[in-house]
Amino acid sequence: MTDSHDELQQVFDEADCLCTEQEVQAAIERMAAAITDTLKGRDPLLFCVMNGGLILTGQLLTRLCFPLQAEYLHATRYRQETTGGILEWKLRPDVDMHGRTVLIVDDILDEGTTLNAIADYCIAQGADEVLTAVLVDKQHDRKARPGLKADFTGLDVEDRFLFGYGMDYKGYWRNAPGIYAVKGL
Ligand SMILES: O=P(O)(O)OC[C@H]1O[C@H](OP(=O)(O)OP(=O)(O)O)[C@H](O)[C@@H]1O
Ligand code: HPA
Repeated sequence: MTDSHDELQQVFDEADCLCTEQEVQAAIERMAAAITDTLKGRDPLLFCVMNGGLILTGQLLTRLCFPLQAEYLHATRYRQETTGGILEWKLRPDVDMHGRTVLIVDDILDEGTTLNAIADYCIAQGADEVLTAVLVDKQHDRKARPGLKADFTGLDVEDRFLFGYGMDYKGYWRNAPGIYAVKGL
């Protein structure tokens, strides 16, 4: 059942702010500089992973001042839940990836199942190389592969259920202007 407006407001009011908007903005600046260093001159094809990757992608794009193509794809495995299930492709990209350097941009690397599956798909579609960028890497030992990391990470964050800057709690609060942890989760 959908939580009421008051319950959703209470989730925000009671949440712990783990990273302020300023901290997130500084992290995005650092990511943009690192991505520019690595990918400038390589004509990359960037994919925003909808829905969570929307805000990071938008805020990165205008800081990446070199020729690139930006597209999107949609894969989901949490839906309205706080634990992940089977990855469902809602929209596979319809772009020729042969020989391209691909950059996948998402909000969070949690267990890493989503990014792994997307990277595998891009390689199977002929991409030469796939790099990944996430705003948040959740710190725990449940990664799909031990030691799994994105190529570009904004912030390491503790093992709580997060929302804000693209991450949702039951479909809400992607718009929260910082990184928050739900009380008790
Ligand atoms: O590393 P993992 O454990 O695979 O989790 C990370 C994925 O989970 C979230 O997506 P979700 O399935 O919630 O869809 P959404 O982007 O629409 O929120 C998030 O945006 C990542 O894509
Ligand atoms: O902590 C999280 N919050 C929101 N979405 C997520 N998808 C994976 N982990 C999370």
